[in-house]
Amino acid sequence: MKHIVLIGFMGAGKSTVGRALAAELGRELLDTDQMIEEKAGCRITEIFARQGEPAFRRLEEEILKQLAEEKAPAVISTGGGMPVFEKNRPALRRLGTVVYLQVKPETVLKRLKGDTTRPLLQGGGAESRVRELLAEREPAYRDTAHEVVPVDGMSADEVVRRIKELNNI
Ligand SMILES: Nc1ncnc2c1ncn2[C@@H]1O[C@H](COP(=O)(O)OP(=O)(O)O)[C@@H](O)[C@H]1O
Ligand SMILES: O=C(O)C1=C[C@@H](OP(=O)(O)O)[C@@H](O)[C@H](O)C1
Ligand SMILES: [Mg+2]
Repeated sequence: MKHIVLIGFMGAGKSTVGRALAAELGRELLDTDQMIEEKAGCRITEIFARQGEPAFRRLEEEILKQLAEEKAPAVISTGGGMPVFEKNRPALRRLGTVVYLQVKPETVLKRLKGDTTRPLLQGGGAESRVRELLAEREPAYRDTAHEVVPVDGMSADEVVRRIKELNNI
């Protein structure tokens, strides 16, 4: 059992790259945000609005437990906050090879301009929020990752190629 697990900040391309990588490898894509939406029967924005972020984090923890039962090697795209809780980090690493898609704040802002699906970046002051949150989370991402792939200026296909190269697949 060796999943490939993608971690990193919002907008790093975890979902997009995960989809492409899974298709290329003929594996299933498991996107934790999608799994949470299916389980909760509503969108992530609604979970944040109605129940708050702590409830969302509890759902993430449950999904992580569920993922530990997955037998067939898959590609797993996580939500950007998954490694923030320290106890999630070893659990993520046990799933397989953890690849940190590292992105600069400028790239995040460019990619997520006008996006309404990420509750943590709504309202004013998105620019400073992205910079602060990214700086705050960087140690957690590094602490969790087996491999780091800087993705700025790369297409999703280039990122897929880089991940395959790094893992000899
Ligand atoms: N390598 C890339 N180059 C340009 N745009 C990208 C790239 N990867 C993702 N995107 C775009 O950035 C946005 C966020 O991507 P997404 O895969 O949802 O990121 P994440 O899951 O890490 O939050 C989407 O609009 C997606 O099409
Ligand atoms: O960084 C975060 O805390 C979050 C990232 C989102 O996923 P993406 O990283 O796929 O955008 C989603 O899980 C939720 O909005 C919270
Ligand atoms: Mg995503």
